[in-house]
Amino acid sequence: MAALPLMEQFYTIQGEGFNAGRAAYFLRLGGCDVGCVWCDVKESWDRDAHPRVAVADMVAAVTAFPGRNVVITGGEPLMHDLTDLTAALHGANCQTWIETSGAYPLSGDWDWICVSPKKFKAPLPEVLRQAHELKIIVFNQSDFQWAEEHAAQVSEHTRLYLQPEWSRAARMTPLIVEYVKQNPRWQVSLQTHKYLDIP
Ligand SMILES: C[S@@+](CC[C@H](N)C(=O)[O-])C[C@H]1O[C@@H](n2cnc3c(N)ncnc32)[C@H](O)[C@@H]1O
Ligand SMILES: Nc1nc2[nH]cc(C(=O)O)c2c(=O)[nH]1
Ligand code: SF4
Ligand SMILES: [Mg+2]
Repeated sequence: MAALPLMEQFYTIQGEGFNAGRAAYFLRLGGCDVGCVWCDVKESWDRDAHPRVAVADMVAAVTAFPGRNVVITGGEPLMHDLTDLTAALHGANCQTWIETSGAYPLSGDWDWICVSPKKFKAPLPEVLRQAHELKIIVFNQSDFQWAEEHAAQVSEHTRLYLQPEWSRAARMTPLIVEYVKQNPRWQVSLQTHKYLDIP
């Protein structure tokens, strides 16, 4: 029976990006070696710190709630083979959405792929090409140029988002607003769940 390290699971509202505002069940898998200095979930990094949970038990937990959108996040979820998990979720009529840095090869079958590349471990070109959504975290002014370098590597259909790093949001959000007005292929993404004070 397939099992994966699970840090936490919760039914909430997708706070970020294209699907913001939609009900979704989150499965946060343990394990990440990307090492973002500003990561807002560093407790996820050690995969051995989290219990291994059977895929069937995760699906049962999801389907106890009315929503059928499931976000697989972490940690870096693509450090694991997600083939069995996405197959089981599709078998239960769920939509599979992933939040990934793109640093590892894609496994699993995805209805929505959000790639948020990181300076600390480069994304794989083939993952960038398959992104439905590119979400760049803006920590300082130089990140706009870095965002454009990654936008050049995604498909013409990929939605482009600029999201302020949480601790820098007061300073960076006005710059993002101005950038989007001047470069309207981009959109603003905020971590709306943090403003709503929900998980
Ligand atoms: C915690 S990560 C987990 C998934 C994957 N490891 C990744 O980085 O995409 C989920 C999302 O939160 C974003 N994120 C993490 N820390 C953040 C912060 N301090 N401010 C804004 N966004 C953050 C990431 O860029 C990513 O889009
Ligand atoms: N509500 C809510 N939306 C989110 N979108 C991406 C998240 C993540 O940590 O992957 C996240 C999260 O942690 N909570
Ligand atoms: S890749 Fe994601 S989980 Fe890993 S350190 Fe960066 S933000 Fe955190
Ligand atoms: Mg989060």
